[in-house]
Amino acid sequence: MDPRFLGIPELTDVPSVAVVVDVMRAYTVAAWAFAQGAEKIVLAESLDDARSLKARHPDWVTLKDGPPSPGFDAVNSPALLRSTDLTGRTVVQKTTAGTVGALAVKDASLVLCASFVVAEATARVVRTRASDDVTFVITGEEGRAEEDLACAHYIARRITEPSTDPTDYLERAANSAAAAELSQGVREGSHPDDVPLCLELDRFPFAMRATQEDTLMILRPYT
Ligand SMILES: O=C(O)[C@H](CS(=O)(=O)O)OP(=O)(O)O
Ligand SMILES: [Mg+2]
Repeated sequence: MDPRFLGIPELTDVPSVAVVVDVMRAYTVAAWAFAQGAEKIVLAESLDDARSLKARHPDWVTLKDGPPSPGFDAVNSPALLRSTDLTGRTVVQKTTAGTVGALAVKDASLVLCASFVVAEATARVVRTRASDDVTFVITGEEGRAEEDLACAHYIARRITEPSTDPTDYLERAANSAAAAELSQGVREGSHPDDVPLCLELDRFPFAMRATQEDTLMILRPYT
């Protein structure tokens, strides 16, 4: 396997297998939503799309990054979401980086959304697929977000070397600009436990696969 690591602006072709990485915080939050019972997550194209989905489906749970906002039920924080019962619910998620990255590769034959909390499960799916054409989408900072690069490098290595030591990769993420912003409360809609929760390696046993269903991009747990 010869993986590519590309930022969203660098995606010029349709990858075969795409692993979309957002450690802080979209795909840590998504994993927590499934752990809290959510049935599926709609990855919304825009804030307006999220609001109109909510208008058509009042029981759906809308979630966005940034501060609490009218029309949205939750913020993009794993710590704030972990006590919410989402049993059987549909979540609509719109964030600055993570959801945009998945929508940018929606025509790939396999789209996995990943973070450290689902690292081994994600690596296992790609390993089983045995594809040479694997593109990691580094969603943050136009492909330069250190927490996303560290997680992508770790998953890529773990695909072929399951016993890879995670220590250095987790340390890179812990020292990233995003971790500093979250720890210092610079990012609105956050909680002091967000960074530790984003660094919990293999917290969950499932991967997360996004597929197109009708006109929507839907994320579901995948094993
Ligand atoms: O909610 C987050 O941490 C970020 C916000 S931003 O990219 O720093 O503006 O969104 P995400 O898409 O989860 O990276
Ligand atoms: Mg991010």
